Amino acid sequence: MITVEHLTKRYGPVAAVDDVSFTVEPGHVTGFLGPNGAGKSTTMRMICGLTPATSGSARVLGLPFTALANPGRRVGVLLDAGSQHSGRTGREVLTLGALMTGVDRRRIDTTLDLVGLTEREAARRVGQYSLGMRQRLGLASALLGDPEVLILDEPANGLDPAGIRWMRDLLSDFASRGGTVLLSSHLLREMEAVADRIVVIGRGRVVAEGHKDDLLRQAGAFARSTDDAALALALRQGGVGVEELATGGLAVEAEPLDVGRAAAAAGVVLAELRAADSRGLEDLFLELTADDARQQTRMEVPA
Ligand SMILES: Nc1ncnc2c1ncn2[C@@H]1O[C@H](COP(=O)(O)OP(=O)(O)OP(=O)(O)O)[C@@H](O)[C@H]1O
Repeated sequence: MITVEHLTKRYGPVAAVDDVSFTVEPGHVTGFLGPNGAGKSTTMRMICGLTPATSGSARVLGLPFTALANPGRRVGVLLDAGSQHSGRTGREVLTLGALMTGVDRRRIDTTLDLVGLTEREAARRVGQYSLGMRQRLGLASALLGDPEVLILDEPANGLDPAGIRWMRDLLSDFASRGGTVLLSSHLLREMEAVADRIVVIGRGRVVAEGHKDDLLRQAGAFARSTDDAALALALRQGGVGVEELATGGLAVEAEPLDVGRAAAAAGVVLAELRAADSRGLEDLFLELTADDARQQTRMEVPA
């Protein structure tokens, strides 16, 4: 369990993190989602005791991170995969980690296996690693102490789609065994694939929090019918916002059930009706973080 209460970080007149409160429950993968500069890394660094808070507090497993005895055995942290010593081999990095935390060295092979780094890759210097391999090694370091909590800043950076799926399975499995996972990303699709709960941050403030499915529900519905114009008219007459999509179909600001009812009342035959996909969530995300000038550009969503 991670508890963040009224956490604030000011750099001069700038509030990088502004009165942020949320909890990260065991048994779930919680995504910390926000555009560049929203305050994700600063919040995570404060949770881990690496950046002092201006005010507010953060607790991990009931204590401030710095008050945990041998935190490496209880909390796995990956904040910057790029900062690993480039002159050491992957195995050396893990061996040092094991020595520092008192972990049985046999755990190194188990962990390498867990993150999918081969014997040969582990014998190479980190300086020769791709970004994806560094992320895997960073995850291995985080998992080495068999922790109860994982705090991961942009762990999917540099992973290919198969790597993202692998990470989703690994983190879901960790959470299903009662683990607590907090991971950040500025990529909505990535977050959608990996997290089941989401905390959205924009300009240093939490702007939405909840189960991914509930957030998706708020994002509306997609409908395609035999007469989209008639359906759009019926919905608008009922006070519901509708956008006729260039690619066909309607993006509707209502739940699928309400769209179905409106279609039935208007005598329109539905060909497709579902909760909005990530496009809907993306729109919601942009709306929630729209205050941020950086969000004049669209959120980065890979094709
Ligand atoms: N040491 C610092 N000194 C001054 N300003 C800082 C410092 N660290 C962060 N900031 C500012 O705080 C804000 C939040 O930064 P932070 O790195 O936490 O965002 P982020 O959500 O992690 O972004 P990204 O997705 O780009 O990593 C930004 O405006 C950043 O410029």
